[in-house]
Amino acid sequence: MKINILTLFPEMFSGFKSESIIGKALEKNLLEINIVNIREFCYDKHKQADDMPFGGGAGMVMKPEPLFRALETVKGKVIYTTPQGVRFNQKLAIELAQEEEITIIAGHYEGIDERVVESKVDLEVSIGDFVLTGGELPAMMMADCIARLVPGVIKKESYENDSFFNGLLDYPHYTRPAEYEGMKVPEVLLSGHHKNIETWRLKESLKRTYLRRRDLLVGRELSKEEKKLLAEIKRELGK
Ligand SMILES: NC(=O)c1ccc(NCc2cccc(O)c2)nc1
Repeated sequence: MKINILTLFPEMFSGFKSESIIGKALEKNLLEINIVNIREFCYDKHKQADDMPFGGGAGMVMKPEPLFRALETVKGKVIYTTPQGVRFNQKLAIELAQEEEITIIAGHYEGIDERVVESKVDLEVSIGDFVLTGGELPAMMMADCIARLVPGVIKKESYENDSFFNGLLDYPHYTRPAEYEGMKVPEVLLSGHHKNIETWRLKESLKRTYLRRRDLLVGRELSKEEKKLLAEIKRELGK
């Protein structure tokens, strides 16, 4: 899979591409992340990438020509990160991870000229209801979420217990030491009894989801075991 990211600030992506899981995946050629500097497509003397908005008002708008030119050099579904987009989530990430190539435009200022959106953008996507100084961090977040779904980038089993992969929030995690400052790790996790551990983890996932994100349970099919555990949870919570 290839992810192109069009940006005015390519240096913002150097750490993202060199460190940790994404860095290793790129070294292993499991995927490609191509950072395209929009500034290279500003052919005027001052390399102007933005200009004042027609109709007046504060802020600047990204000019169409450099974006159209930059888009000529890439392929795949074109995504534009903007507060005006559909909400990004794991389901959309899984869909986008099936694509051979995608291109993400990281907008700046007040956004990009609408003619680029109308004629070139396939999907406007928001990472949440808040405004950032630019679309680079949303682009990085989306690329990270999509990249980790590419086979080989992370170990398969850890993918399966992802929050949202099974529609529930993740269970609590512990590692050594077994006791720290008087705080002990739950006994069951030290028991080596895999069935009990699996049940404990499912119950914790259900409890967290029920308490923190009950909306995720609406419309989610519950297995017989999950129904039993949820009933136990409600009894224990006295709800
Ligand atoms: N919630 C988000 O995904 C998000 C995306 C971008 C962004 N800033 C750049 C920008 C881009 C376009 C219009 C605009 O008003 C601001 N801020 C937040």
